[in-house]
Amino acid sequence: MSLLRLTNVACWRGGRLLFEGLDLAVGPGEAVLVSGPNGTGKSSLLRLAAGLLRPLAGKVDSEPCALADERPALDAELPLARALAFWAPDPARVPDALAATGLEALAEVPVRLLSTGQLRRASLARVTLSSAPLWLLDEPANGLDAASLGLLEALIRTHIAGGGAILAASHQPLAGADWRLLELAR
Ligand SMILES: Nc1ncnc2c1ncn2[C@@H]1O[C@H](COP(=O)(O)OP(=O)(O)OP(=O)(O)O)[C@@H](O)[C@H]1O
Repeated sequence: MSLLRLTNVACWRGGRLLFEGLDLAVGPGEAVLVSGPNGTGKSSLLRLAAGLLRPLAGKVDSEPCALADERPALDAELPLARALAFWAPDPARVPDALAATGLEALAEVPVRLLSTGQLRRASLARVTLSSAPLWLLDEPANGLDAASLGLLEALIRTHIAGGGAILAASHQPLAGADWRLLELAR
C-alpha cells in the first residue's frame, strides 16, 4: 500500500523538461528526501504530488496530503490560532499544534506580524493539524533556528511513527526519519 505513487512521471515546467520516467512509491511510515541542484524540479515534484501541477506524462496517485512551502497559506489578517483553526478538522487541537511548534505565545498575534521562521513554524502547525497522512515539506528547515529545527524533527518523527508518510525537499540534511534519498539531476 502506498500513500503516494508516481508512475513514469514526466514534468514540463518553465518551457523545459525537468524530469521524466520518474517512479516513486511512499508507504506508511516512510520518508523520502528529494535533493538536487537549484531548478532541477524538487518543488515541482512536491506540487505534482499535491495535485497542484499536472504531469506531462505518467500518473500520480496520492492519499490526502498537506503541503508546507514558502507560502504559509494562512489568512494574514487573522490571529494565528484562528487562521490555523480554518484548516483543522478538529479546532480543539490548535493549542497542541501551537505548543508543538513553539508558537503558543503568539496565538493571538495576527499572521502578518510573524517573522520568517515563525511563519515556517505556523505552516508546520497547519500541516500537523490537517490530519493528512501524507506530508509534503518544501525546504522545511529554511529560516528555522536550532531549537525550531529540533521541533521540526520531533514532528517528523511522530508523524512517521504514527504511520504517516513524508516527501520532503531540502538542501540541508534533516534528522527525524530514516530518509530514503531521491536525487534529481540536471
Ligand atoms: N511558477 C512557475 N512557472 C513557470 N515555471 C516555473 C515556475 N516555478 C518554477 N518554474 C520552473 O521550473 C524549474 C524548476 O523549479 P523548482 O522550483 O521545481 O526547482 P527546485 O529544484 O525546487 O529549485 P530550488 O533548489 O531553487 O528550490 C525552474 O527552473 C523554473 O524554470
